Amino acid sequence: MPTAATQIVTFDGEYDDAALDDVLRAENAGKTFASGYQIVAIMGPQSSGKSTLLNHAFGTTFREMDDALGRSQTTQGVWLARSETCETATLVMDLEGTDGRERGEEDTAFEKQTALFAMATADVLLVNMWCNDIGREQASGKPLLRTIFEVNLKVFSPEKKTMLLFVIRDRSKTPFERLVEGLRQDLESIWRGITKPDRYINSSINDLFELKFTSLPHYEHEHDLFVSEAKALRDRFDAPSSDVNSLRATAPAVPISGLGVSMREVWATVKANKDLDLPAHKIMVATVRCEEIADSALAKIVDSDDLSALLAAAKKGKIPQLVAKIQAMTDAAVKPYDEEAGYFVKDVREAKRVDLKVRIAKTLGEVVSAHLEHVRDEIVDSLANEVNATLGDASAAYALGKKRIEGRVGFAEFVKSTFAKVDLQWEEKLEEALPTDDLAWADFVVEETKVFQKLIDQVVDSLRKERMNLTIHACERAMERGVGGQTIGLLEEAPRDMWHRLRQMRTTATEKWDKETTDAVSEFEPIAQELQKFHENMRDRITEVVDAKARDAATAASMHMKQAFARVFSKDSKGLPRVWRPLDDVAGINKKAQREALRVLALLAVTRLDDGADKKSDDVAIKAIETALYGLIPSETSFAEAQEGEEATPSTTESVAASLPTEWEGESDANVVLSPAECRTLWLQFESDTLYAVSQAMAAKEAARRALTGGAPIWMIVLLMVLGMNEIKWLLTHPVTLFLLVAVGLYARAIYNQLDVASAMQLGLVPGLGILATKIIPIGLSILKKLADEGAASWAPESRERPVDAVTAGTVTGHAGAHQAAGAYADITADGVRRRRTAAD
Ligand SMILES: Nc1nc2c(ncn2[C@@H]2O[C@H](COP(=O)(O)OP(=O)(O)OP(=O)(O)O)[C@@H](O)[C@H]2O)c(=O)[nH]1
Repeated sequence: MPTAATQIVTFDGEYDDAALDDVLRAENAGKTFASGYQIVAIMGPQSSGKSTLLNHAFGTTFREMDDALGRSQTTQGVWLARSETCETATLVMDLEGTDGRERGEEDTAFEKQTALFAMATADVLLVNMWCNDIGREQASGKPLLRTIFEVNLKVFSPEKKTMLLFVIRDRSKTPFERLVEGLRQDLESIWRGITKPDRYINSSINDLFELKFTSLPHYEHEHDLFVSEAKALRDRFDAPSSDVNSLRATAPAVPISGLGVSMREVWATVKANKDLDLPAHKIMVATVRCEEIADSALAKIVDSDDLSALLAAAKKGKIPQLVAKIQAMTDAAVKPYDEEAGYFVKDVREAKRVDLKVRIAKTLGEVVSAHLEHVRDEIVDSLANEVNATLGDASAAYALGKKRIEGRVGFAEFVKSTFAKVDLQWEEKLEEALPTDDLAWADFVVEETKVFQKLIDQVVDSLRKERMNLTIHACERAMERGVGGQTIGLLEEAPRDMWHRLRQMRTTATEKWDKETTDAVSEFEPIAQELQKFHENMRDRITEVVDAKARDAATAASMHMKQAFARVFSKDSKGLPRVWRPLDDVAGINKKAQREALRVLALLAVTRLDDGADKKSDDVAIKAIETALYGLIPSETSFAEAQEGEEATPSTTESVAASLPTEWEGESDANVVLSPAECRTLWLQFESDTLYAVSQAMAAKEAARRALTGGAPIWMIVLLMVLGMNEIKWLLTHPVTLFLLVAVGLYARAIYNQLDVASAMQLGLVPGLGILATKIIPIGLSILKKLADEGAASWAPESRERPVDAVTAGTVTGHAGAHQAAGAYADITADGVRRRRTAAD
C-alpha cells in the first residue's frame, strides 16, 4: 500500500521538520536511501494535472482534484512522498500550482520561493505545460517559466546545471519536434526578457539549464496511453546513466541523513529572500550533520559502562595493554561515523572525523591519565632506588666523594645517563597505554610527557638537593671536628694573642673548607650561585663553631682559670711539679698564679672574632680588662694576714667588687660573654677553690722547714761530744749497750715525730700534755708493731727476691707520711675554721 504524502511546507510557508522523517520512516527494506536517492519535483499551473501525473508515474498518493468540485486548488504549499514504484530510492515533491486565485497578490512571491526550493533540492524539476500554451503570448505557463529563470539566477554559483523536464500535456497531433522547437523559442524569448546579473549577461539558457522535453496524451481521452507513458516516464528515472533517455540522478547532493537539515536551511534561506550559495550550503549541511553524527558516536563511548569500568580500574592500578582497549573503543565510535558521514563533503567529513577522534582521545584520556599516574609513580620509584643503589647511601656521600672510589660515577653524570633510560621507559609505557602514532593523541602525549618530565625533574632535583645537603652536612661535621679541636686547643693554651690566632685560624679554615666543599659537591655540578651559598654558609658555620667554642670556654672559665693557676702555682720554671721548700714565697707565687688566672679570664670575657679586629686593638682591650680584674687580687698584706690564720673580712671582698666597672668599656654587647659582675662571681669561686691548694703548699713548706730545723743545735752536739768523751769511749767498747741506746733513741724519735708535739703545745701546756699523754702509748705500740711486721717481712723468702720493692715501699710510706701531715691542714681548711686537729684525731 502506498505511503501517504506529507506536507513539508504549509500554505503559510512554515517548514515541517517531521515531514521528511514521516516519509522515510516506512521505507521499504530493499530501498535504502542511505546508499543514494533522487528527488523529483513538479511545477506548473494550478489544476494542470501535476498530482495525477506523479501518482501515475511514481505510485504516490498526492491529492488530486475532485472533478465534481470543479477546478480549484488542491495542492497547497509543498508536499512530499516516497515513490512506491521506482526501483531507485526516489522522493517526489508536489508543489502548489501557479496562477491560483487563492493567494491573490502574494502568489508570485510564494511561487518564486517554492520554485527556488524545488530547484535547490530536487535533481530533476518537471515543468507541466499545456500543449496549447506553446507559442501563445499570453500562455498561462509563461509567468512560471520567467520565475524559474529568474530564481535560478539567484542560486549562487550552481555546481551543475538544473535539469528541467518539460512535460507537454494534452499533446496535439503537431509533431513532438515542432512542439519542442516552439517551446524552445518561447523559452529563449523569456530568457532574453529577464534582467540578468553581470556574470550571466552573456549566458544562454543552456549554460544554466539542462533542458529535456516529453509529452503526454490527454489523461481522459487517451487514458490507457497516458498511464503507459506515465509508467515509461518513471522507467527513465530508473534507467542507468548510460541510457540516453535516463533521467536518473547520478548522486544526491546531500546524504539522506543530511536532507532534513538541508531542506530546512534551504527553505529558511529562501524565505529570508537571500541568495542561495549551494556549495556553501552543502558544506553547512555536511558540517551540521557530521557534527551530529560525531556527537552520537561519542555519546556511545561516554554513556557506555565500559568507560566507567575502565576508569575505575585505571584509578586502582595499571591496566595491562590498555592501548588495545583504547583502540577498540575508538574504533567502535569511529566506524559508525565513517559509515554514516561517508557521503558528506569530503573535507568536512574528514575534518569532523579528526575532530571526533580528538574528542574521543579527550574522553578516553581520563582513563589513560589515571593509568599513566601509576606508570609515573613506578618509574619515579625505580629511579630513586637506582640512585641509591648506584650512588650508595646519601649520608656517606661526602666520605665516598673524598675517597674517589674507582669507577664511581658522580650524581650529575649518573642522572644524565638515567634521563635517557627513563625517557625510553616512558615511551615504552606510552605505547602500551595509547595509540601514540595517532595524531588525535598527539596533544595528549605532549601534555602527559610534559607532566612526566616535570615530575622527573622535580624528583631528580629533590634527590640532588637532598644528597647535596647531606654531603654539605657531612663536610660541616668534619669541619666542626677540625676547627672545633683547633679552637679548644688555643682556648686551653690561652696565649696573649689568642684572638688574633683564632681569627687567623678561621681564615685558614675558611680557605681549606671552601676547597673541601667545592670538591665534595662537584659531582652535583652546582651552579655558581649554589656554590657561593655553600661557601657563605660554611664561612658562617666556621665562625659559629669558633664563637661557640669560645663561649663554651667562657662558660667553663672557672676551669680555665684553675688550669692557668695550676700552670704557675703547681709547676716550677721547668714545668715539673713544684716541691715546696722552706724558703719558697708561697704568697708571691700564689699572686703570680692568680694574675695568670685573671689574664685568662680577661681573654675569655669578650669574644673578638669581628672581621675588623686586629692584634693591636685586642691587646689594648684585653689589657684594660686585665687591669680591672687584677684589682680583685687581695693585697699581699691581707694575704699575709690570712696566712697567719686570720679570716679575710667580708669588707675586703666587697671593696674588691666595688673596684670593677659595671660593664666592659668599648666592647660590643654582642661580644661580651662575661660581664664584670660575672667575672667577680667567678673570681670569688675561684679564690675559694684554690685556697685549699695554697694551704697545702703552706703546709708542705712548714713541714719542710720543721724537717730541717727540728734537731738539736750543732754547738750543743759538739759540747755534748767533748763533755761526754769518756762515755762515748765506754759505749764504743760496749757495742751491745751502744746498739740498745741507738735503738731506744730511734724509737723515741719516731714516737716524737708522730706525736706532733709542737702542734699539741700550741693548744696550751696542760691541754697539750693531756693530748700527748693519750697518744703516746698507741703510737709507741703502733711503731713497735710496724717494726715487727717489717722485720718479719725482711726475713720472708720473697722479700729477699724483691729488694727494689722494699725501697719503693719505703718511699711510698714516706710520701704517705707527708700526705698525712697535709691532711691535717686539709681538715682545717675544709671546715673554714682556723682550728687545728692532729692526724691522730
Ligand atoms: N485535460 C487534462 N486533464 C487532466 C489531465 N490530468 C489530469 N487532469 C484533470 O485535471 C484535474 C486536476 O488534476 P490534478 O491532478 O489535481 O491537478 P493539479 O495540477 O495537481 O492541481 P493543483 O494541485 O490544484 O494545482 C483533474 O480533474 C484531472 O482529472 C490531463 O492530462 N489532461
